[in-house]
Amino acid sequence: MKKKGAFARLGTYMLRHKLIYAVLLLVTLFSIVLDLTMAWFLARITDAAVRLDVEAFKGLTWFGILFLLVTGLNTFVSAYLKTNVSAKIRNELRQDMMGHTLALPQSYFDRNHSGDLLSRFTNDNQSVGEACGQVMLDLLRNPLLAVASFGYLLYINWLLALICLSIGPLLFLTGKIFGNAMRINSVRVQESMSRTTAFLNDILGSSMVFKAFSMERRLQKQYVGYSEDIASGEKKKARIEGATGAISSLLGNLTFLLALVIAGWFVANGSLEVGAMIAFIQLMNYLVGPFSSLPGLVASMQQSLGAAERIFEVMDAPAEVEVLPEVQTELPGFGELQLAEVSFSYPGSEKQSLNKVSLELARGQQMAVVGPSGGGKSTLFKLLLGFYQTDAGEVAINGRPISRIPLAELRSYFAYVPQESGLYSGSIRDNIESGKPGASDEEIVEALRQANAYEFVTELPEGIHTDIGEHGSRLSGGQKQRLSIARAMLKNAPILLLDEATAALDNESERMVQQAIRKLMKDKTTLVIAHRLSTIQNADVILVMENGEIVERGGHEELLAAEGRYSDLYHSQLEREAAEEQLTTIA
Ligand SMILES: Nc1ncnc2c1ncn2[C@@H]1O[C@H](COP(=O)(O)OP(=O)(O)OP(=O)(O)O)[C@@H](O)[C@H]1O
Repeated sequence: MKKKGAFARLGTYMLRHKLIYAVLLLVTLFSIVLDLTMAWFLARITDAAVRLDVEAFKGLTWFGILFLLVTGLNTFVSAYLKTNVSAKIRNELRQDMMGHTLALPQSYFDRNHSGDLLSRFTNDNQSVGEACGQVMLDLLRNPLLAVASFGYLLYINWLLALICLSIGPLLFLTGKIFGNAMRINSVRVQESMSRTTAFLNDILGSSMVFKAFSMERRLQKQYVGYSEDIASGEKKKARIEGATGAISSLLGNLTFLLALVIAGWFVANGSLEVGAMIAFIQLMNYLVGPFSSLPGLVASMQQSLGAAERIFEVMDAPAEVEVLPEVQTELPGFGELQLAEVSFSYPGSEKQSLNKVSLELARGQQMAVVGPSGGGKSTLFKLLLGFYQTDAGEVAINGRPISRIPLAELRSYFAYVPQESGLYSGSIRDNIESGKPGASDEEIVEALRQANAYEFVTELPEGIHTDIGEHGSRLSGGQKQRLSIARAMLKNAPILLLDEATAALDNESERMVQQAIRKLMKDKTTLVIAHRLSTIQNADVILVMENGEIVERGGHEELLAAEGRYSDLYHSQLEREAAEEQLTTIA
């Protein structure tokens, strides 16, 4: 998308506030009138003083007081409306971006770093807000003020005005050179900030890992690199701004002296009044200012449009749903789930993660999927939940291909218990309630009881209202798993997708979790990814997946008797568990 496109898109947001912009336009034009009035006032009051005209001086003093009040009021309205409109637009952009981000498919999140997205929500949003307020109005005001001042200068003394104007191009050139440098540098700073946000997002979310692996020094060194990069960009910014300021002020002072000398000469030979000379000097300031600040403002605008592009890039990424799905309160009826010759590769990957997978899961059946890591077990779940589309073959529920089932309806068939418990900051109640929005306290408590979680919840200081921290960091692994099970219990969907956690729990915790899982699975159609083969011996069907294919299927006894892949996996796991038990006993 070109910057022009970004500008037009921003324009649609600005148009929603046309009334504020109309008032801002009036206020801005009025501020120019006030500036010119200031020059006129200085001329009049100086002339009154030179002529010792006390009456005129008194009148002008009252005018000056009124003028100051009006100017103050105008400045207040202008500043308030600029900040206000920019905050409104930033707020709308944030909300639209969030709405779209939530509708993006899983493949988008696979491709893009969450830290980069975060930076678009924060840094870029801030930068766009500036463009819609202060920067845009200054871009309008400055040239208008320069033209109006030049008109007034011409009116006072055309020859003097033309002489002074000759310095304008020099000022403009200086501004342009520094403006370009400023723009290039600010893009660099913005990129460094985005990289740093992504890095922080990664490490601050995994404090236990960096502590356990003693990564602190390495991370500190890495962060120092990122931080130095931002600091060096900001140092360069200070140098450029310093140089721009110095040269602008040098040229400004030069213009002032030039105006003073030439206007003084005109006063000396009687062709200009002293008051007009004072007005002239004031107007010169109004003319010089815009020339030097304009390129800097254009650079800021370009930078903000770059930020707008990054925001619209997210909003233009194809979404998987047009409207965010409503939670279906009525549970759908379920007969059977069928996969016919399903093949799938992740977007951008050459490797086939699923290869001609076929299976049938009937109502009330319990199916377990086992197999080595990377075999395709989780991928199977992701396709069922509609996170990705199949490349070939078909997934159907009750004979209906899932590609034709609306996403909200499709997801209402499943209660999902992920390997990582998938809890978020907030209270236990908030987390469990996501299983059934609007659930009563009694329903929440019942789900917690069923999931063997109620006891530990009552021991927490605020019961179900206790905040569990980021991703449930204030709870133990087993407690988190039981809350995740309670959430699925409350959803009570017809098919349970259970990705058994690999993390080892102590015996008591393991027993509680297993008990909760058994209750959850009771009378349900279930598809379980099992890592501990001891837990699935009663499953109706066990599938063994390897390299994206189902290499074996059957009941536990049947597969053991076949002495194939399942039997190997089973015996090697028994040996491992026996060895672990021995180690524990010795310890
Ligand atoms: N988002 C992704 N993009 C590209 N390839 C992926 C992605 N997720 C998984 N894969 C690949 O797909 C294959 C199957 O992965 P999958 O996660 O389904 O295995 P799994 O059987 O669930 O493994 P585990 O038991 O370790 O969880 C692997 O080769 C993996 O590298």
